[in-house]
Amino acid sequence: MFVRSSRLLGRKSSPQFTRFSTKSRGPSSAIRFNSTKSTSTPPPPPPPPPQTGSKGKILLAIGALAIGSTIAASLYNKDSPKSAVEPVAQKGPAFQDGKIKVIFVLGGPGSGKGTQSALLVKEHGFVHLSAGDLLREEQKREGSKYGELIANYIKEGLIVPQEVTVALLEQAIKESYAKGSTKFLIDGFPRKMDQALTFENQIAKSSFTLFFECPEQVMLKRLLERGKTSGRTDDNIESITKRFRTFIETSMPVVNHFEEQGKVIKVQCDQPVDVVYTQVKNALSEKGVN
Ligand SMILES: Nc1ncnc2c1ncn2[C@@H]1O[C@H](COP(=O)(O)OP(=O)(O)OP(=O)(O)O)[C@@H](O)[C@H]1O
Ligand SMILES: O=c1ccn([C@@H]2O[C@H](COP(=O)(O)O)[C@@H](O)[C@H]2O)c(=O)[nH]1
Repeated sequence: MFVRSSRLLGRKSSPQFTRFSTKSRGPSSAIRFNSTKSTSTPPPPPPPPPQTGSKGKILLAIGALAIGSTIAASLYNKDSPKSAVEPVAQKGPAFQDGKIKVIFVLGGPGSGKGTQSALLVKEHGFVHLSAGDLLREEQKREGSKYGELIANYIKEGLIVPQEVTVALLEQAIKESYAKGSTKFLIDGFPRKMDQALTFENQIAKSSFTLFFECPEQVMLKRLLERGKTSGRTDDNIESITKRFRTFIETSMPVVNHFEEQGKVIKVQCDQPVDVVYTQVKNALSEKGVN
């Protein structure tokens, strides 16, 4: 099963998260959660788009804080006992004791994460959740409070504030779990240390990370080729350069963090798709995933 998109994070007209639905490659489904009427002050305005320069960085930081408090307020409204995600003094991740298996798939932009994940879905029955796809879907969703923000972060090759991405992933995982799925490939996430820590504290510990190593020149060539038809706003040389930089500066520390825990399997990706896939399958089988 491949879940590409999730609707979440409320509508422009409502400060509350009242409606959630998920589209999948299979029959589409919509899940309605309990609606909560807001009695509290309206949330802060949407954060400003990313900008360069120190003023831009300050605005970005304020934006990230604002988005965090907006989402936290929506999710953890004490007056709403029926809120979609209950306010919990959580003692550990929502999914403990191996209830679900989570494999992170990391690698530079264009290293082939999506391609290999799609193959694994076919043969191993994983649910494939691409954080980038979830964000793009939320960006396009009519009425999304965060559409503009997501669009700007993606074009700038920056990491969207974790609250948005973790909430999208959590919702998608819960929806799939409710339908009986327990094996998840989380593609392109976590891209930043805060995401890694929040996900593992709040949702589930990862079993391990598949890390796709690929020379930048190879990734660049692939992305420029993909850009001819993808319609992605970040498959152009300007955005790709920024994405490479973010990958090195912000995402590699996550890989290093899991490597220190002995939880990274490296795959060399500068090879034909089927050769890479053989490596991936061997790696999984070494970890007892068949
Ligand atoms: N082993 C490979 N050899 C040649 N081309 C490949 C290989 N793997 C993927 N590609 C192509 O490279 C492009 C990028 O692949 P893919 O979308 O899987 O990468 P990704 O890591 O998911 O990228 P992003 O993070 O930007 O979404 C696609 O057009 C894909 O068809
Ligand atoms: O956890 C995440 C994952 C992705 N993003 C943003 O999306 C784009 C595209 O991601 P792909 O995985 O290449 O589809 C990425 O450059 C980030 O801007 C994110 O913010 N957080």
